[in-house]
Order: sequence, then C-alpha cells, then structure tokens
Amino acid sequence: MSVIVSVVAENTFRVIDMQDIEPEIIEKQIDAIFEDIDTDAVKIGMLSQSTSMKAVAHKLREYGPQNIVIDPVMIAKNGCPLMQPDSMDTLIEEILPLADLLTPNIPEAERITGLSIQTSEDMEHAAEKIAKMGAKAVLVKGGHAKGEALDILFNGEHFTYFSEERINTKNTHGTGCTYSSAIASNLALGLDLEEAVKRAKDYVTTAIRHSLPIGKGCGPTHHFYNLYQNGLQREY
Ligand SMILES: Nc1ncnc2c1ncn2[C@@H]1O[C@H](COP(=O)(O)OP(=O)(O)OP(=O)(O)O)[C@@H](O)[C@H]1O
Ligand SMILES: Cc1ncc(COP(=O)(O)O)c(N)n1
Repeated sequence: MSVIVSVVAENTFRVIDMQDIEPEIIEKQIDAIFEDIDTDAVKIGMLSQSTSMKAVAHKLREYGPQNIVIDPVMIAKNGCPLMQPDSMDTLIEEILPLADLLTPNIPEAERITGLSIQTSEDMEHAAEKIAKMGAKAVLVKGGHAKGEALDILFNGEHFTYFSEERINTKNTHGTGCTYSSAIASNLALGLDLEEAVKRAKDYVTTAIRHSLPIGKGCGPTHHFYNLYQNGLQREY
C-alpha cells in the first residue's frame, strides 16, 4: 500500500519538477490504510518539505506501526535536490526518532551528523551518533564510497558489516530505495534485523548486477531478475 507524498517529474538523468501533496491529503491517505488493513512494516522515502514530514510523523505517532524503515532521501543520484535544506531540523526532530531503522547513504549521514565520513570507523561513529539522536538502529550505506560496497549496521549495541564487491555500472538509480524496501519487506515477514538486512543486501546486489541500461542517465536496478530467471522469461 502506498501513500503519495509528492509527484515527481523525473527520469534517468534529471528531476524536472515536483509537486508536493497537501499535508491533509497525506494524512487521509495514511488513515485510509490504517483503518482498513493490518500493517506489518512501513518504508518511508523522499519527504521533500517540513509540512509533509510533520503530516507523516503525526499519523505514525497516532497509529504506532512496527518495523518503520526510513530512507532519508536528500539528493538524487543525478545531483538534483529532493529535500528542501530548511527541512533538515524537522527530519531530525520529527522523523528520525520514529525509525526502527534509518538507512542514510554517506552524504546523508554526514549532513545529519555534521561528521566527515572517510573510513569504516567514521561510518561507525556516524551510525552511533544517529542512534543517540533517536533512531533505534542505523544502516550507513557505502554505495558512494570507493572500493567494496560496504554497509555498516548499528543495532544500538553492536556493529554488523555487510560487504559485496563493487559492480562497475552507472545504472544504480534507486539502489537505496530498493534496499530499504527489501529490508522493510523482510521485517514484515518476521525476520530479525540482521537477517533482514543480509537478505536485502543480496537482493539489491543482484538487482544492481542485472540493472537495466535504459535511458540517457543512470538506469534502474532490476527488481525482478530472480523472478524472470525462475520462469517469467524476458530477455534484456
Ligand atoms: N556499484 C555498486 N556495486 C555494488 N553495490 C552497490 C553499488 N552502488 C551501491 N551499492 C549498494 O547499494 C545499496 C544502496 O546504497 P547507496 O549508498 O547507493 O544508497 P543511496 O545513495 O541511498 O541510493 P539511492 O539514493 O540511489 O536510492 C548499498 O548496499 C550499497 O552498498
Ligand atoms: C522520488 C525519488 N525518490 C528517491 C530518489 C533517490 O534515488 P537516486 O539517488 O537513485 O536518484 C529519487 N531519485 N527520486
């Protein structure tokens, strides 16, 4: 089930424009879900401005769902801003504390913490600092680093490393969106956090390995590669 918070006119190489949905309509979309259907996990992506964040936070506090995974989207792969800079305080005060898991990439973790992140120790420090700010667990993603594709999970007590070799492709549009959605889905299935992240890391790595060379910019990850392998054939 989806709640539309913004309609974004974008393709593989640019964001042309966006129109945010009125906060009252965001809240009513959330009501429409929670008054009807059981919710096992929630995944939150782009929230472009404070009023959208406040609407989402207000309703999540009201309904109190479990397994809230938040991808604090700030800037698209192609460099276009997706979150207004003046909404950073609202993100930190209203959204971050709702997270059972926050999944910043390195630039997002730097903006949230004010730390500079160069090494895996820096990723650990940032994860710890974000946990102190109120997120129950933090996964700092290393897609923007060099070398191995290393992500570090801090569950409030200890760190777990998830590493894969870096795939040489420009078609990484939506890697973080894919990853956080897969983690939320795995939590909804009842897996513990470490196992949910481990399986989602395998999934996103396969989706990047078989990402689609379409469009003039960064093509998307292939969400259905395994499904197609198992019978729903389609050649790429
Ligand atoms: N070239 C790559 N090869 C292998 N894994 C990658 C590559 N790029 C990103 N990843 C992995 O993809 C996942 C998403 O991380 P990333 O840092 O790209 O998130 P993101 O910047 O939030 O993504 P997006 O904003 O595009 O949705 C992580 O597991 C990361 O390690
Ligand atoms: C609506 C929306 N949400 C998230 C992203 C981030 O994905 P990417 O960093 O791959 O551009 C995006 N481009 N658009």
